[in-house]
Amino acid sequence: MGGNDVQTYQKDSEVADALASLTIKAAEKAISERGSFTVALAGGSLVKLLGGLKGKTDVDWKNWHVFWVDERCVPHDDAESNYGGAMKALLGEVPIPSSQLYAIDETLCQSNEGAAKPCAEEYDARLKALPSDVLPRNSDGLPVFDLLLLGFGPDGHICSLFPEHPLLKIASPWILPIADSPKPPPERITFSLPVVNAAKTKCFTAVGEGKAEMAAKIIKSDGDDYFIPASLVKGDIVWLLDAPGASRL
Ligand SMILES: O=C(O)[C@H](O)[C@@H](O)[C@H](O)[C@H](O)COP(=O)(O)O
Repeated sequence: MGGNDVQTYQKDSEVADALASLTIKAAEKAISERGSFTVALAGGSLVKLLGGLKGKTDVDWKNWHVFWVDERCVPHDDAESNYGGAMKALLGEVPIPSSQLYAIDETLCQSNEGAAKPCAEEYDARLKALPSDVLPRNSDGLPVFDLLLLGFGPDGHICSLFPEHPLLKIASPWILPIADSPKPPPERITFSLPVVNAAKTKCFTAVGEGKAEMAAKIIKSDGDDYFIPASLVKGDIVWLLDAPGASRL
């Protein structure tokens, strides 16, 4: 299987609702199959859409495990922290055990400079120590996350994998440091491209006119374009767009 399932909605609130339904459905399936659900989140504008999951009842939150596809190497209370943003938008208000929210080790990030390498090594080791009923591996030894909730930049970057960056070609370890991110802050950690592609389902959201042009390019792209990292994502991909985000399709 594989390919794009492109869903267009009128408003951003409907995209948030669709994101919530898709996530809850993926969670129910994973929990019924192996007792846990793994979801990894991007930062940026995706975070606001997570609010669609707030107040949902009948969700087995205690078996959710939440990761970040990329993170800026800053303390959790920094306005740039993806973990901090997700806590405010959703995670602070749902009963997922705190031990199942896999934030970076903020003690390694008191200064952004020099933080990416130790931070990536620590996160990589923590993920690799998880048992396979929580985080299964595929035949290549890569982790198989149930769901990635991804954003993309106007240049087509995903996670902290930027156009033509050498990190795009690095397969190991799972978690990579980047010290020269063109989007600030410069030091971050990111899932590798093979880890992204090993996930069961990848969901992209595109809300607002600003996303329209690149969303159309990514969806229509049929090849391995290292100028557009999002075009390198393969497998089962769900697109959730609002009307302005879909205006160039
Ligand atoms: O931490 C980050 O910077 C993100 O994870 C990043 O990859 C984000 O998803 C895109 O930059 C899109 O961000 P926007 O949706 O805010 O443009």
